[in-house]
Amino acid sequence: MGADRAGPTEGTLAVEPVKVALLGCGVVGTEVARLLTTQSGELASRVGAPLELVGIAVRRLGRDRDLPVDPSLFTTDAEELVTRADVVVEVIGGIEPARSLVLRAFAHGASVVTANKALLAADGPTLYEAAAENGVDLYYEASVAGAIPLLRPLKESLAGDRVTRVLGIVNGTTNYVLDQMDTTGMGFAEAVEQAQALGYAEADPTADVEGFDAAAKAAILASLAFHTRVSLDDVHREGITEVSAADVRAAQLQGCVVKLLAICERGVDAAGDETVSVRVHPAMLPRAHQLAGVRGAFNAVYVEAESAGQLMFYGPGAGGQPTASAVMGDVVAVARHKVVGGRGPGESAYAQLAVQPMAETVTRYHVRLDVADKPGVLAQVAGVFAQHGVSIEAVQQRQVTTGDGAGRAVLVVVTHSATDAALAATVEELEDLEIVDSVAGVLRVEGGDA
Ligand SMILES: NC(=O)C1=CN([C@@H]2O[C@H](COP(=O)(O)OP(=O)(O)OC[C@H]3O[C@@H](n4cnc5c(N)ncnc54)[C@H](O)[C@@H]3O)[C@@H](O)[C@H]2O)C=CC1
Ligand SMILES: N[C@@H](CC=O)C(=O)O
Ligand code: NA
Repeated sequence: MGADRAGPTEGTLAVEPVKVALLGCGVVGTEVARLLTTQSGELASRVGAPLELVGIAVRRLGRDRDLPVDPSLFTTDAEELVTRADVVVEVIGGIEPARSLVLRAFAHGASVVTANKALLAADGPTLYEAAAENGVDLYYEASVAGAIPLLRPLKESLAGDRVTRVLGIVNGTTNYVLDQMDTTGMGFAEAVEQAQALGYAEADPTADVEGFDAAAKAAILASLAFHTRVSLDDVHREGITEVSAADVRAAQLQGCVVKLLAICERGVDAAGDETVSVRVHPAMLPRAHQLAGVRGAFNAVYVEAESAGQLMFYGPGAGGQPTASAVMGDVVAVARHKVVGGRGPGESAYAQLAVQPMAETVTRYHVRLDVADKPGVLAQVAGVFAQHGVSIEAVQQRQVTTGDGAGRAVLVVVTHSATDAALAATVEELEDLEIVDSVAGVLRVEGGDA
């Protein structure tokens, strides 16, 4: 970390400091505390007043934290701490006590900066309303795609445009795991352990690998993009725990890579009313697609808007330092409001579009079947797809050598666009066919048009 530099406008600073309380001193909190301390001169110049760190709430005192801060700032009494701050930075994570502490901070007139997507996706509207009632800010840039400036561009820069689609990789841990499986052949468990050690994973990595973290982020993105309240329960969620080494190899054979995608897009229901579709699931992407080249814990998000066209946001999506960068950007913004008055834009949920059921969502599929290798098999399988109105784009067959000498084969069917309901019904019927040993893998195929 570089030495602190005094800013150019130091002589014009407000005399009263803006008091900042930090809740949580883990992976992200440690880096926030470091930046608040080591960059205080420049931060003061940008805010127009000094930022005074008035306390750091931790679970246990007495740990050696290797931080250049006065040890007397550490406290286990977060409830008391939030009552004496102008700006509260919440990086504890989880729902409680984070939620109560944020509401308590608002009630005492403090603005809040949080990285907590789980809390925002679970109970965002309560928090936005409480912030508005108390005339304070709630900023959360770090909650989606770590360091990447994405939420403020959606909320402010694109406020005059009409966003039609947001498609991206928004979880660093799962991208790291899938990337390791693809490029080194590493096992799932070992890759998750590495992501934890690097500070990318949530306190409980289940939130990452089961897709909860990405789903929370998708809910936040869809809410902002479509001016509609979307909560975690509205998001169709599938994680990467079912993605096998065989799936990764099958994707490689197709010239594809498997990624966990968050997809938020406008649609239209049977009555012609506009809807939004919000989903998180693993999908095959052609290697030539820009998202396919996103490696390690990096994130990348496409935003498509009617006038702007296609925009791409790319950068570090996890880790202490990158996330602290986004937190600090918000701290400077809300602290400025404390100095000059006013608040930033609050929640915009005027559109209130209905959320489309996953069964109606349309995409392409890659279906891998273990079948008997004998005449008529292909026709029988194709017949089941046809019966459910799922049109086939390509079929590949590979013979498999078995110990018992029985003729078996792997059949790969790639479909044209079909609804999730039609594909599910097709798979169910395929599983009942005598000539099908198993439906070995089903992956959605995305990225034909981006
Ligand atoms: N690590 C990352 O890459 C990113 C994390 N985030 C979010 O940032 C938040 C923090 O994440 P991390 O720093 O990675 O987690 P962490 O688990 O490393 O840190 C959380 C800290 O809060 C402390 N804590 C828990 N309950 C407390 C309480 N009642 N009072 C005071 N301290 C308490 C824990 O002891 C721990 O040190 C979470 O909401 C997470 O989702 C967001 C973007 C990226
Ligand atoms: N656990 C998250 C951290 C950032 O939000 C991830 O892996 O992306
Ligand atoms: Na961000």
